[in-house]
Amino acid sequence: MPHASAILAVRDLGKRYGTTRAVDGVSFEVRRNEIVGLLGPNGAGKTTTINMILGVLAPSAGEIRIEGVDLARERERALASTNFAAVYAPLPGNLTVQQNLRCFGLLYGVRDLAARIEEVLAEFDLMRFRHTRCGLLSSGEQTRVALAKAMLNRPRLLLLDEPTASLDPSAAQHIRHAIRAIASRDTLGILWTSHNMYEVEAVCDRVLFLSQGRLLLEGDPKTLPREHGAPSLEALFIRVAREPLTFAEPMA
Ligand SMILES: Nc1ncnc2c1ncn2[C@@H]1O[C@H](COP(=O)(O)OP(=O)(O)OP(=O)(O)O)[C@@H](O)[C@H]1O
Repeated sequence: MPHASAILAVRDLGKRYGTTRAVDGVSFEVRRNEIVGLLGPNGAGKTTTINMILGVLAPSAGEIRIEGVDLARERERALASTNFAAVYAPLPGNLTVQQNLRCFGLLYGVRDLAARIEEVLAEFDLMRFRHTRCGLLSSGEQTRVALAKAMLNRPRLLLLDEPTASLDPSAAQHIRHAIRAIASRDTLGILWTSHNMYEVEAVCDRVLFLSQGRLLLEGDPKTLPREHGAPSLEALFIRVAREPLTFAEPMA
């Protein structure tokens, strides 16, 4: 049974491409007010997992529940409380910030959209860019617009695929603070992928290590390295990536 505060519950999730098991029997939860890091080397199955949770890809096996709603059976209801931001999915660059927020707000069916747009513009410090075309903004500014768009429908589950990739350290820190503030204030859960272990340690309450489609380790990023005799999260990551079989015992 999922924990009572689980926003996302994934059970025995699998995805095959021919003979490739991109995701293989993965189970985990994301709870309210929690930021969970989804880690793993290139090709581990992170994007495939996220795309299944977003309903973009159909799983070959397993179950995904968002706030208890089965995604396979009640797709629209499950996805109504979900949103997503990723650097590889930029907003249309020929539309202004305000036009983009309006288009997505209409797509999501946001009530009192004009007022909600003002709220997210203020929250992500975007007032002065409202009439600027998104394509003209810097990477950091575009990330803030992507987050503003992702918060428009007040999601309970927020999926962030490398939200700070391509940002300078100062812009990345601003984004991390903004996301931490959202997670502690709103009753939402966040699933976050990143290859930056410093960032993961600073932001995530819990991490999941995927390798070759399987979930090998799970725990607190601050204590997990010590528990496995590694000097840092980065050193642990490298070990899990290079020697996955050492960690392949079934998890308790
Ligand atoms: N459409 C597809 N057809 C065949 N194989 C695929 C397809 N999509 C992904 N794969 C394979 O599934 C595995 C997992 O890929 P996925 O993109 O989920 O990894 P990832 O952890 O997100 O990697 P990265 O960190 O590089 O983004 C890889 O071996 C990849 O080659």
